[in-house]
Amino acid sequence: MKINSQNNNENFFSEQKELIESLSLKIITNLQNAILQKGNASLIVSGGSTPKPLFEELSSFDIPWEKVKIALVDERWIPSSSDDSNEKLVKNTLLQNFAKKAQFIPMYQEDMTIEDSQKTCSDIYQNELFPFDVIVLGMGADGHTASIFPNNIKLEEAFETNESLCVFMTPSNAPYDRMSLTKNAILSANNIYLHFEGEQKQEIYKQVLEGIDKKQMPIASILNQDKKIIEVYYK
Ligand SMILES: O=C(O)[C@H](O)[C@@H](O)[C@H](O)[C@H](O)COP(=O)(O)O
Repeated sequence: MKINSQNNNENFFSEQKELIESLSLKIITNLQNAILQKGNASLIVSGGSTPKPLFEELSSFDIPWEKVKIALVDERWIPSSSDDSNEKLVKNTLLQNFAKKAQFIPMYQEDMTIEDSQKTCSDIYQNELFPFDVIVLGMGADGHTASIFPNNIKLEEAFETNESLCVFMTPSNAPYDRMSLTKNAILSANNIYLHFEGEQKQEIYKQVLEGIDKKQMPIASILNQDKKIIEVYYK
């Protein structure tokens, strides 16, 4: 049984190159439209290994990047000099070429504990980036998205809270404490993309559409809802 799959636009590709070209064009069009309508745009992206080619492609478009603020969907609580930092990834691959002119809003605060940073994160995202124009999500092989991890003690807060745009979490099966946008913060975005690649993740996606419990695979809270259409780009 498929649950609410009418709310997802599926874009399947057999070649990564075509996926990246198509997805980057959509994102660039969203950013240009936001700039035309209100003079600025926000682009909020995920980390991990999948989005690198997408970031490189996006950076090659000649648009008024100085009017674009770029930030993260989630961050590992480690200094931005670390190779596992999402901030480092974005700076090295997206804030390059034409996109060098964009302004990056960090999620990681080096002088604060993650507990103390949750409210600061929420305030910064509210003041600097809201309303969110474009969010690009990834998905882990355990069904996590952003840094909303399965069967976590803070899962209910991540799913339910409207008081904070950010939530911190300690994953049981992945390294580092993480800061993440909440489910409701993600679903507030005007354009929401999910990008994943590989057969293992295709299998996860299938299980999610068949109705798996969102506590077991948190990406289900994004895909199986009737508030927003999710654009799914996968291969
Ligand atoms: O910081 C992170 O790890 C993420 O933002 C996370 O949600 C990511 O999107 C998935 O874990 C997929 O990661 P891969 O692309 O590396 O498989």
